[in-house]
Amino acid sequence: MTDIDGNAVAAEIRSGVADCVETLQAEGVDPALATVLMSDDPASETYVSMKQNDCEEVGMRGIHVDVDNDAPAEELYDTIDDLNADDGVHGILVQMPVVDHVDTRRVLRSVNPAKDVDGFHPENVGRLVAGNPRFKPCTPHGIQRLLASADVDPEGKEAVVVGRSDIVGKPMANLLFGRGEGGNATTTVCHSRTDDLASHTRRADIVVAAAGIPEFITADMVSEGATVIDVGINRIERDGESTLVGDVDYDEVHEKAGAITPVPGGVGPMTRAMLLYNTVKAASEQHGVEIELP
Ligand SMILES: Nc1nc(=O)c2c([nH]1)NC[C@@H]1CN(c3ccc(C(=O)N[C@@H](CCC(=O)O)C(=O)O)cc3)C=[N+]21
Repeated sequence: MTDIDGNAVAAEIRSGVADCVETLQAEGVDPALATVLMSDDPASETYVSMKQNDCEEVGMRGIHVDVDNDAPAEELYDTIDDLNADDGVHGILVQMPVVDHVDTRRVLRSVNPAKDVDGFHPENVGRLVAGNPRFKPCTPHGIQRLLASADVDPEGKEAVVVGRSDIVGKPMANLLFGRGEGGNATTTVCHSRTDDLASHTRRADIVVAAAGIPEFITADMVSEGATVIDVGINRIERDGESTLVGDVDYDEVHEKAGAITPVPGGVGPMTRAMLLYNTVKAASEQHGVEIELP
């Protein structure tokens, strides 16, 4: 029924981040986010430029490094080393996926954990799982904020995460069942190979759809009044036109759900806002300057 407005909540976060940028700058710290792109995925360039625009909006320095897709993998590893060594760079994001001849795991463990604003470094993954996160991964963190904005407290509720990716499904489940604000849910992780998926999702008060399959979650799979969070961003052809759809069949499900996130304008803008959040947090911690995070 109710749309959860990701653009509006993200704008509030950005405004709070802009205040943090000012505080840091007044203390002589000019927070900076570096994005690195070595990818042949057509959407990646758009996403990276959106992230750079976001930096500009909050008054943060944005640095972008393009590594030639045909360059040897070493060039990407060297780029990361240089950014790690640069005290003027506080956050580093290597856009995923990287080209095939690069070892993704090596990339993830190469980023200095203190600058790992994605939260993908094994040390930061370990800290999240241990219940002591340094950087909460941007998409699941953004989803926690969206739930709070809709006055949905997961505590004691049944949450079902559909999808088990390292970027969304796994950290989302950890945050939902973990202790603390936005957690304490009874959490089930399902995926595309779950038998009788609908029997699980129908029991859920909160469904997080992150399987990467267009319109996978249909109305018969959700209970009346459930909160439905759509993480999918799928570009498909429909009626001869290219359109963006989520992992949820929105037209069907929004009649039945209590609250639902649209695509676009739901989770996506929040992912980008929490990246800015993590970057000012990184700058604050690297320089020992206190800020009031939004
Ligand atoms: N190291 C790394 N970190 C990431 O966070 C990361 C990544 N790699 N690789 C790809 C995915 C994807 N992702 C998106 C974030 C925001 C939107 C977004 O803002 N979408 C808008 C508009 C989308 C459009 O119009 O195409 C919306 O949903 O409203 C989309 C996609 C971050 N990712």
